[in-house]
Amino acid sequence: MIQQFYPQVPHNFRYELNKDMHLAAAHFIPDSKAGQCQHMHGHTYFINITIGGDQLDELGFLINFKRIKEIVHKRYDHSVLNDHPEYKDVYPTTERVAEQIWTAIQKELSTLVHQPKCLQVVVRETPTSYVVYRPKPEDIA
Ligand SMILES: Nc1nc2c(c(=O)[nH]1)N=C([C@H](O)[C@H](O)COP(=O)(O)OP(=O)(O)OP(=O)(O)O)CN2
Ligand SMILES: [Zn+2]
Repeated sequence: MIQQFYPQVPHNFRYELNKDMHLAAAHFIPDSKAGQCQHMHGHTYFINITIGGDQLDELGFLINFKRIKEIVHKRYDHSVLNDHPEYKDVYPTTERVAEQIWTAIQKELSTLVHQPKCLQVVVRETPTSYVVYRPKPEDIA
């Protein structure tokens, strides 16, 4: 059972899919203002991804749950987030991690004819800290 609190995202889509996953990754925020976080350390990230849509594919899926996990987990599990090219110019803060996950998922959804949308990404970095990323309407128009 993944420990998670689920913020609701308002929408009018007929279907809403949620995928939970967790992954282990290390990171550091290389700025003295980040205090202890400037040193490499690890987290078990708990992630929830919300996808909405009005139409399903031929299997009756908005998107296969397994594909969502593949996009995120395969890329980041047991890695150092700072080593990924998307964090070359920005630090892998929880906010940026949530944003990058949204970008990767929405890129995949945009290739599907029935056009589901990624409505929300929740990333919990510690038992007491998490971020919710939601696109602006124009990002999923
Ligand atoms: N806005 C952000 N603030 C901080 C981030 C972040 O990504 N966005 N990250 C960190 C550190 O990486 C740290 O791992 C997490 O910090 P924090 O939640 O403060 O960790 P604690 O377990 O010490 O929390 P307590 O509630 O005090 O036990 C820091 N800030
Ligand atoms: Zn951290």
